[in-house]
Amino acid sequence: MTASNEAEQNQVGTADPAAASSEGIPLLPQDETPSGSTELARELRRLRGLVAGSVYEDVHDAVRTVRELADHLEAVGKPVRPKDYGTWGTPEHIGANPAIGQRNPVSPPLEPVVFPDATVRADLELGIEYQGPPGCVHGGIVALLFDEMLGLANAASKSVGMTADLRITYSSPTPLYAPLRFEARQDRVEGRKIWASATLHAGNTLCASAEGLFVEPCGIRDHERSRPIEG
Ligand SMILES: CCCCCCCCCCCC(=O)SCCNC(=O)CCNC(=O)[C@H](O)C(C)(C)COP(=O)(O)OP(=O)(O)OC[C@H]1O[C@@H](n2cnc3c(N)ncnc32)[C@H](O)[C@@H]1OP(=O)(O)O
Repeated sequence: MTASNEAEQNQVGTADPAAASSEGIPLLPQDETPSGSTELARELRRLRGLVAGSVYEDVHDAVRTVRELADHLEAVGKPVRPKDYGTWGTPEHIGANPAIGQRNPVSPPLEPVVFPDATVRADLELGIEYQGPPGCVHGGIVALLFDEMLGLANAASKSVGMTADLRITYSSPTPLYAPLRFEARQDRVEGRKIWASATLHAGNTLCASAEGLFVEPCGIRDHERSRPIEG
């Protein structure tokens, strides 16, 4: 495989929907043997849940340990800045994403798969660190994940755009610690305008649905159409 082919393989959203099985195929590069920042982010996700979901009598030692860890990471890390990406959809770019980024402890992360009709699906459970009302997922988190799923559905259909309008109908509370399923698809494209829609179910219960209008930026190049555009 040439370097450019390899780089292309690693792009986000380049999975071929026609090759998808009934289970779908991963839309994002999978880190099968987590290491480095991915592994670190996994442990930090555990910490987020523990800190958000518990009270502790004495955390002085924990604070010192975490502060020392943060000081260490700050000293040894090499920052990855947006101007260094060169293009959208590279692992460096996507890794920081708050919905799908494997090295971002804030992301659940979503692990979307794509089907032959270019529908994008993600199954997940959300814990206490995503809570809004007691026992329920925060509505803003639902909006974040919808925005990402709609963007991914556009990417699966080889078009990208900035979110211009995002409408969400919350039909039923979204439970924490329950299997959730997002499904998104691109509906139509007119010039630079792209419409996409999505649903969120907990079992057979429709929790929320979304409709988004995306606008393709002027001057986008053909080879960038299967890559993400994010704010
Ligand atoms: C590969 C892996 C993937 C991975 C995929 C990852 C997905 C990531 C998803 C996250 C996406 C984001 O968070 S994006 C970040 C959040 N969004 C933003 O920050 C966008 C901020 N807004 C803007 O930058 C701008 O307003 C734009 C780009 C949306 C539009 O500006 P523009 O390019 O100058 O276009 P403009 O001429 O105004 O409008 C073009 C047409 O769209 C219509 N239009 C524009 N805005 C609206 C609107 N809000 N509601 C209705 N219609 C609108 C206009 O009427 C016009 O229609 P007509 O006259 O032609 O009929």
